[in-house]
Amino acid sequence: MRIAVLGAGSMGHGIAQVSAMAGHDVVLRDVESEFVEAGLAGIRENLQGGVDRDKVTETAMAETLERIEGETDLEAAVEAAELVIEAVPEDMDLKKQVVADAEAATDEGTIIASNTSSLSVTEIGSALEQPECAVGLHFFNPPHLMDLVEIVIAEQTDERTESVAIDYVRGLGKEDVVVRDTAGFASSRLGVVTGLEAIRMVEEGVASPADIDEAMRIGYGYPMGPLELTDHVGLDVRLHIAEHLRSELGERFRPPQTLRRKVRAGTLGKKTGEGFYVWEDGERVGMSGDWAGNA
Ligand SMILES: NC(=O)c1ccc[n+]([C@@H]2O[C@H](COP(=O)([O-])OP(=O)(O)OC[C@H]3O[C@@H](n4cnc5c(N)ncnc54)[C@H](O)[C@@H]3O)[C@@H](O)[C@H]2O)c1
Repeated sequence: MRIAVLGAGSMGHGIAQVSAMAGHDVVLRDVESEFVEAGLAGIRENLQGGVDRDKVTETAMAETLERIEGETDLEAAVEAAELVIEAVPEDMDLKKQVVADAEAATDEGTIIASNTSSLSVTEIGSALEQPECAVGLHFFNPPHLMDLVEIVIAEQTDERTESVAIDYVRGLGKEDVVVRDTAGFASSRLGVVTGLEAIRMVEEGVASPADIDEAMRIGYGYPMGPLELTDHVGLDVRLHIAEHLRSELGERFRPPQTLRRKVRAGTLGKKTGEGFYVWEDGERVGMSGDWAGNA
């Protein structure tokens, strides 16, 4: 299939990579050539990492890179595409504009997918002349390592679009779950609940962040505890999502005061060196606040 990926940032370049690895011809489009180049460099780096770890052969790397073209011109990027996947910043007006412009430059029937993590795919699709071709493809970060893709079915998505989306995701060798277009889909909604409750438990002094995380890691088989994950995602990002879910789904998503306080203080997690843990050179070296000094 010919696929256009719009936005060459964190997600877009990864989506382009996994698509090309599955044998699709991919055009990766961004607004400036330096962003396109950065995306292509990211793909080369990911593939080289795979080669170094014996996960990807030199031949597969070369063939994958051959299937990906960089582009800044929208019309050239989406021309003849059967599937367009937008991965531009999380802004409703921008996404509506991007999908409408893409649709106008493609053939009738081209599937237009959004990688939004929280916005309504139904609303994004409302910007299309053929909203039945809209679908959500919620990849996880980083796309080349994460196995799950949520397929988000908007109010207008038709059966053909759904089945193309499912075939595409399975063809990537990923696992799909099909969810209705509701706030937080399946994964964020449950993930955020656990994260917020873990923060409330720290506030109430139930246990230290490390012990709460260990309980979920060892007791429930989570690959990473909810507080450590919050530090990875970014406390500001978590707060923003919680506020969105609260407005859509109710008070059970009310962000705890500790989360607001830490965001105001600029302790945003791993990226700033401190969240619920203290981080040095990307490694967890201790806990924050009242628990400081404990590993
Ligand atoms: N980062 C994550 O962990 C993650 C996970 C799942 C889903 N998402 C979703 O993926 C989308 C992209 O997120 P990201 O983290 O990759 O963002 P990012 O900021 O890393 O990349 C966005 C890219 O889009 C480009 N862009 C802006 N306007 C454009 C246009 N009109 N046409 C083409 N490109 C344009 C920007 O220049 C930038 O390179 C968002 O909707 C986000 O919610 C992100």
